[in-house]
Amino acid sequence: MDIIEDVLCFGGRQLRVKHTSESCHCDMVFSVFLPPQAEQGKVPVVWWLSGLTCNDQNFVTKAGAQRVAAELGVAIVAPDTSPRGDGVADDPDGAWDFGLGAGFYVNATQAPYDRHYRMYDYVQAELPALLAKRFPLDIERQSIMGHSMGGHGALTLALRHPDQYRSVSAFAPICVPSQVSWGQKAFGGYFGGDESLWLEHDAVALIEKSGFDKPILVDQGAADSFLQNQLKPELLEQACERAGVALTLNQREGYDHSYFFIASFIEEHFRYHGRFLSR
Ligand SMILES: N[C@@H](CCC(=O)N[C@@H](CS)C(=O)NCC(=O)O)C(=O)O
Repeated sequence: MDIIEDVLCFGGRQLRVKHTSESCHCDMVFSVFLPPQAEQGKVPVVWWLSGLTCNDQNFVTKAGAQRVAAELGVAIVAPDTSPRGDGVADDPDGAWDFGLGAGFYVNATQAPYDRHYRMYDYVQAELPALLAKRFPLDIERQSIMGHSMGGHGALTLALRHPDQYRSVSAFAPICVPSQVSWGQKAFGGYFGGDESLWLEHDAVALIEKSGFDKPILVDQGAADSFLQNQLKPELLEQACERAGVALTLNQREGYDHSYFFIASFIEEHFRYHGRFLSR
């Protein structure tokens, strides 16, 4: 494991780390922000899962979350969005919505993606274990959030591991991947035609099947160009209503899909998670 960047930020350390991933069978880079409180003892962790085309840096450089994380004393871990490197299969046409930068936080079962595209295991199991060993993090206190494809990742991981994550939130999540073209392309490529696997990674299907005993916080820009075709928060809202899940869906007039939207509301999400993460 190599620390390839170490920069002071709001009294904490913004690190970039390169390591060889056992899950993904390749070198991976992730970012971790350690708040000043990490000098004194272990701090809780908020996971940030990014969207299509991102790597570990988009959130770190654009969301402006370090100030509130430093105040609250929480670490932020931002993984990459896919495996990378020579020999990692990409979309056959080099498209931006599948393959590199678009791992969808699943373990692929279909060749040629099944060897490296194991982002689910990487985020849910491998990284927490590595982080607990190498950094002053209290891995018993984790919360998870993400954007777009990463919002899908955050919701599905939290729904499938309710004991691992104390709270979950999302910005503009892909709520029903099995019913929209981004998700259908990804799941078709990573899982093939086995629809039962698709539904295990679909937030709405998971809520319909098993409910959820925690609240969910979602912010959605009303001027997001992907809102109607790819994100469909209204289906999440209906599923939560039917299942009795406490969803707070903040519709933000005029905001788009970008990090300008995320930066505008990130503090609220951190304060929300902070309440679940304080002892
Ligand atoms: N690929 C399209 C859109 C991709 C996109 O909007 N990606 C979102 C996540 S779904 C993102 O966070 N992009 C990186 C950024 O804004 O820093 C483009 O680049 O125009």
